[in-house]
Amino acid sequence: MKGTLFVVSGPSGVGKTSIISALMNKLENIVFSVSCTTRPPRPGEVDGVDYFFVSRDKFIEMREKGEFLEWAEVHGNLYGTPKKFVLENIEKGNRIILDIDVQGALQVKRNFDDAVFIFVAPPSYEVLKERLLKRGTENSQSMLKRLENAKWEMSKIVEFDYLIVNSDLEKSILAMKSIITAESYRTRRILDEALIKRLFKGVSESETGN
Ligand SMILES: Nc1nc2c(ncn2[C@@H]2O[C@H](COP(=O)(O)OP(=O)(O)O)[C@@H](O)[C@H]2O)c(=O)[nH]1
Ligand SMILES: Nc1ncnc2c1ncn2[C@@H]1O[C@H](COP(=O)(O)OP(=O)(O)O)[C@@H](O)[C@H]1O
Repeated sequence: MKGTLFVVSGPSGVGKTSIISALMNKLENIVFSVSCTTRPPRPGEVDGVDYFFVSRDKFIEMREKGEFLEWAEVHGNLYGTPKKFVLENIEKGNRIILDIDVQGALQVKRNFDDAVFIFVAPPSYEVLKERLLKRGTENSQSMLKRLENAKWEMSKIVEFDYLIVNSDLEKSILAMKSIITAESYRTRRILDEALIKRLFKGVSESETGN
């Protein structure tokens, strides 16, 4: 069975990282796709864990070599999903989580018709503002960019398969876990000739009427 791509998008500060990181040790066969970015690391962020922090020149070189599955410029920085990691994990049958912006999600949608798209929305614009302020990672210019971009991102919700309004963090974690779990029971993902034969092993043709 091939793996599945789960694409998680939503405005900056809505809680995507919080939800995803809480889930990573709650599910099996799940991996997080670490993106490359030209954004400088925030205090506490670790290279290779949160992101691969690269220079703009390096990013452009990688992009030209076709190393990204998708990429986008977000709030003035470049972000891209390393292609090799994702393709290898699809082959291994893993569930791969991508935390990427809406532009990137729409690119993935054009190339992976089997991927699952999840949008995380804030309960209100005011709450989003509060969360960004409280996180304390942005200066006022960067805050404004993020809030402005949020309006455009919210207008693309209809492109997504699932919508989680992140009011209560624990409930949102449970919602994301349920979505990921339910997707692995889809017949189109798991049903093939071999499975049908195995399920009906030992049943004679006369019993099935064939
Ligand atoms: N297209 C794309 N977007 C990404 C990628 N990695 C992260 N992002 C998005 O870039 C935006 C900014 O991320 P970040 O700088 O970590 O800020 P934060 O969202 O406020 O924590 C978010 O919407 C991320 O989902 C990527 O590989 N590709
Ligand atoms: N449901 C929630 N209620 C209150 N605060 C939250 C909730 N979800 C996340 N947060 C907080 O909001 C801030 C932004 O969350 P984060 O996960 O960094 O968002 P994103 O990855 O979408 O940018 C963090 O300080 C986080 O602790």
